[in-house]
Amino acid sequence: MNKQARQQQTSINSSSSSSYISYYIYNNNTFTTTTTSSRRSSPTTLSSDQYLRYSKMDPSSLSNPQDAKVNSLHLVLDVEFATSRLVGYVDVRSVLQSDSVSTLILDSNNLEISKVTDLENNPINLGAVHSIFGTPVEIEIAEGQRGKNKEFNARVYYNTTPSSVALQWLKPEQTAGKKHPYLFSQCQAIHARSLVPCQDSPSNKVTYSAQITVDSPLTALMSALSTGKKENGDKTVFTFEQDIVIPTYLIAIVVGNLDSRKIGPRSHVWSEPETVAAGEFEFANTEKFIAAGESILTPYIWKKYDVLLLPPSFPYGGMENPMLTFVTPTLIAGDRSLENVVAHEIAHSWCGNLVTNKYWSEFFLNESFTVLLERKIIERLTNNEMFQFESINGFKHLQDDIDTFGHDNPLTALRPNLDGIDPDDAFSSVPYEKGFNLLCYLETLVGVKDFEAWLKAYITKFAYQSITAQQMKDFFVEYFEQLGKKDAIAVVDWETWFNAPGLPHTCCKFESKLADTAKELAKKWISTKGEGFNNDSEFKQFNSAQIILFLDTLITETEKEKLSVDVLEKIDNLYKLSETKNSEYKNKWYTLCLRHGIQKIEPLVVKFVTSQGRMKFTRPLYRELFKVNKDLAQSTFKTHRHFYHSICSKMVAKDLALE
Ligand SMILES: CC/C=C\C/C=C\C[C@@H](O)/C=C/C=C/C=C\[C@@H](O)CCCC(=O)O
Ligand SMILES: [Zn+2]
Repeated sequence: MNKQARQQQTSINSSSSSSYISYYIYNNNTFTTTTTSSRRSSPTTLSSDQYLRYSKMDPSSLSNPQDAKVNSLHLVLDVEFATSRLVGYVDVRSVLQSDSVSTLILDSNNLEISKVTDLENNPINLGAVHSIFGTPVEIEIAEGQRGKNKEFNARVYYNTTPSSVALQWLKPEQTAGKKHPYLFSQCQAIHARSLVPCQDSPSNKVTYSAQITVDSPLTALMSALSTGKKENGDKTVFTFEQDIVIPTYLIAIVVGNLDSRKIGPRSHVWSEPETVAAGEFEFANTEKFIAAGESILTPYIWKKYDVLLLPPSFPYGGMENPMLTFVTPTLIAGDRSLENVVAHEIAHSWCGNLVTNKYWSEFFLNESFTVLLERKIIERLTNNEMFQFESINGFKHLQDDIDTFGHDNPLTALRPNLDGIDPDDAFSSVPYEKGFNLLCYLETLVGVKDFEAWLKAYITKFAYQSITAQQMKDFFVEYFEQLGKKDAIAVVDWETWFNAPGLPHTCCKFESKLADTAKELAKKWISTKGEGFNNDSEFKQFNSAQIILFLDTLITETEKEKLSVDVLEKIDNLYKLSETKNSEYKNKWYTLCLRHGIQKIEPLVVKFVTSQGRMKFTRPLYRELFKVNKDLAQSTFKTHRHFYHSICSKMVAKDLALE
């Protein structure tokens, strides 16, 4: 046997408690497998010492871009609906950062890795499993291949497993068309490692390309340009190219029976044929949003901006996957009233996708700038009133989340310590809204004109990079000192803004007459107990932000002194809230009713939380239901848990004390 023929590679069944290693022996162009339990000395669980050793740069990753920096990935994968697996390999190209580097470490989670090859026949060693961060894949670099600035390339053969968190596999009956299966991914924050072995840290940016084989007539799309489509028997092979560097959490894939409609010069909406017309109508303002973003910041660099309208279990409102934003169907209100989510995802084209948080603990760098730009885009297309109003509603959301987490909870700081913490557990509106308040505060200190010039300079300076909050702060201070505004910005207490838990210590004042009107109507209902209300004349003039604030005000203002069932029924009779199709109104109305013990709302709540899996709605509503009817909440979730994306079912299970 020559050297290549003796090639032995390992595969660890990491999901099994009694791990085994399969040795693949290459002979006569085939691989045979032998299994042993004696060759694996590493423990099955990563100790905290080992975790610290692996995660020394980024606490959310066990990989080592500081030693061997991965620059590109090439994925070659077959999409196997029958086994709910992606099967194939990834070519990983890295550059060694010093002479002493002897290992390339990738993140993986719930993957089965069968072998690693390179020209030098290097061995692979899978590390122990960490329950949150997965299994480090250590690839030894042969002595002859070591050396600063040398390229090191490896091919990792692997398959995903049904436990790969990034992926949700839908059966035909779970789709709108009921005929074809469907697959989609959600990689943010740390789930790309369950789709492909990679350095899954936002500190490291890569380009990627892919060749994806699917059953005909299904279509595959990725967060990349489509570069080809070839029929091959009963299969279709799609190729993709993303040549702009991105963090791995922006790798995305969808496979399904997909149709598209053009909605702008650089945009299509994609979805199952049954829903594409609704998407075409709802997201018709896409180009206006992109153009407004360009007028505020810099030219849009991502060549195209498509929107994918997903099946209802998609766990978020939207996900800013480059070139192909993923959105929930709960945005389909029929009147474009929830289109600000598209403006938000477009804003990520600059904030997050171009300038990226280096660590998840500084997620506010992505989200606060995005919320600010989203609101500036809406402002440019409407008026300042809408900017103010959305900021008021956002602050309410922040108050609710801080109440839920607890005002002293360290996770309510803008820069929480995420060592050993699952980013999904830390997720809240804090990075969005508290971060937005910081930026608004900074804007009031220096003035809108200069602040917007700084925003443009910030994006230009840090484009294509991953940065820290310290870099953002330093650039702000340096920029405004040079502009002669040293005194104006000297008052900023950065330490408190960044690290103190709870609500912002300095609050911006947002004012809107429309908001006042909505609050007044709610307060009038409370003070009069519904006396004198005979029609919906005031309510029917409200825009969606007003309806949300009206309901929010009823919720907060009746915390101590509840309304009677009769008053709530009168509100419902006049405003038809139980009949609404708008997901945001449902969320608020159902919360209000559950908090008032209106039992007849429970079937509607159950219907809503089992017909869509957007965590913004499912998590709080399950929690509310749990408070009033624990059995119903738990049994509903148990019956429907496989409907949800696994990120959502993981979080709801925790919320309902089922873990
Ligand atoms: C402070 C650090 C907290 C978290 C770290 C980062 C990511 C958290 C992870 O759970 C992923 C989040 C993905 C979010 C995607 C889209 C959101 O903007 C949607 C917001 C809610 C909604 O509208 O449904
Ligand atoms: Zn966002």
